[in-house]
Amino acid sequence: MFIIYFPVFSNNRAYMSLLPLVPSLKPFLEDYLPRPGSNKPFVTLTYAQSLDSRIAAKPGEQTKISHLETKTMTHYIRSKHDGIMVGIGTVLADDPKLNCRFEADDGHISTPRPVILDPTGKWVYNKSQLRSVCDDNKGLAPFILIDDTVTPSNEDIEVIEKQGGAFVKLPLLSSSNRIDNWKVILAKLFELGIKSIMIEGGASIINDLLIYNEVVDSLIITIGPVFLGKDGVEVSPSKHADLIDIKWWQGIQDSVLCARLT
Ligand SMILES: NC(=O)c1ccc[n+]([C@@H]2O[C@H](COP(=O)([O-])OP(=O)(O)OC[C@H]3O[C@@H](n4cnc5c(N)ncnc54)[C@H](O)[C@@H]3O)[C@@H](O)[C@H]2O)c1
Ligand SMILES: Nc1nc(=O)c(N)c(NC[C@H](O)[C@H](O)[C@H](O)COP(=O)(O)O)[nH]1
Repeated sequence: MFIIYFPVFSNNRAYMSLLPLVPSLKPFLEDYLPRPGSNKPFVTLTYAQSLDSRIAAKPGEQTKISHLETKTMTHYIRSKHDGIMVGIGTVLADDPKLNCRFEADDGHISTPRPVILDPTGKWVYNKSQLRSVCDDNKGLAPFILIDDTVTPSNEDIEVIEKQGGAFVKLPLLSSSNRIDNWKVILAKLFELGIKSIMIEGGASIINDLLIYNEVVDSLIITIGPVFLGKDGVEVSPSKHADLIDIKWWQGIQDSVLCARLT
């Protein structure tokens, strides 16, 4: 786990926006959080969906689905992982911060390393919110996974390396099946010191991983009481997927499912 000690100021809006963690969530989540002892990163697949299994109202759009109390839960889960991964579709839609705003009881914030899956090198890092978050020392610089054939801009390489992140080249575009890439990706992340990773989406990654039980160790899904409709970004794997070790938690507004894939 990467530990960063942030000074906590009462006027720090980024941290003030989180509600306290509901105490029952800690024991509820405990069995689904990373455990040491494997030779690949522990993978937690986690996302928020509507009742009609949508994770955004439209492609390329960010949609708030979860309540503030489960937003705090998401940050608590982030604090338990070495890395947090999203795909380039999510980065372009959400311009995310991908840091951890959850403070442990002793005031420490344990923030994960952002990992962005961007095989064709679409992201302009310099102009992103994450770049500012890192400039302000409120998160770690990303590892950006690109195909071997992609050459990032000199400007992006310079900023990322100065901040402690990296472009990581992998053979991502040569495999005939995207699912085959996961073994390569996870082996590389393990080598880079990421022993646990929380994968937050988006839809294309979730749909692939829901049928890839060798990769996913835990599944944590927040369900918000809303229908986002047919234009929404759907989560639905290409084939039947069964779950085991199922547990439910109910909050003010959302329900949370913890499970494992069979
Ligand atoms: N509600 C939630 O919890 C949640 C979470 C994350 C994202 N989202 C939403 O999801 C939407 C984005 O989803 P999306 O499906 O368009 O994009 P995505 O984030 O899943 O990224 C897709 C891209 O990632 C790359 N990729 C995925 N799997 C790969 C693999 N195995 N190997 C190599 N490259 C791979 C490809 O370039 C692909 O085009 C946005 O609207 C975002 O707001 C919602
Ligand atoms: N838990 C949750 N509830 C939601 O309603 C929602 N839309 C997301 N979306 C997940 C997505 O991966 C990230 O939340 C965004 O990409 C923003 O990330 P930041 O908070 O800026 O770090 N996640």
